[in-house]
Amino acid sequence: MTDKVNELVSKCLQARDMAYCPYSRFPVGAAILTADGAIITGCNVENASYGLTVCAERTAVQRAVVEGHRQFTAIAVACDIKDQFVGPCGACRQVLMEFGSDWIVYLTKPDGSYKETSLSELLPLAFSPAHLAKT
Ligand SMILES: O=c1ccn([C@H]2C[C@H](O)[C@@H](CO)O2)c(=O)[nH]1
Repeated sequence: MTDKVNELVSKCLQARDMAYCPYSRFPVGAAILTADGAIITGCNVENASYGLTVCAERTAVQRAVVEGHRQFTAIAVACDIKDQFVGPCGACRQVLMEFGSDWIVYLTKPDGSYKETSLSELLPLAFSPAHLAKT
């Protein structure tokens, strides 16, 4: 698993370098590990309207789904902040939750060091698809 985590972390940093962020100048990269071992990346893609900006994590999820993946193990995310580990925004946490609560999340610094956490820790008491089946 450590080799796979290193690959995931390195790919999320590479994806960050592809970010289209002329307005915020805040590049973000994400790399998703699928249950079958594939890695799908995403970066933030901004828009002049601002509100149509899509985060790196959601770009990666959408790409993964298009490529036929719906079962995920982990996601690594990185931005340019060097002195702290930065988590995904609330909207992205909810989008990840759509595909299960078992995600491992690697918060990655620019030097490749990372902190392991989980979606359950980042989004406690979450609303999830299972709730829709309970009414
Ligand atoms: O979890 C996050 C938080 C922010 N951003 C992007 C959106 C915007 O382009 C820039 C500044 O918010 O960072 C992400 O990609 N992921």
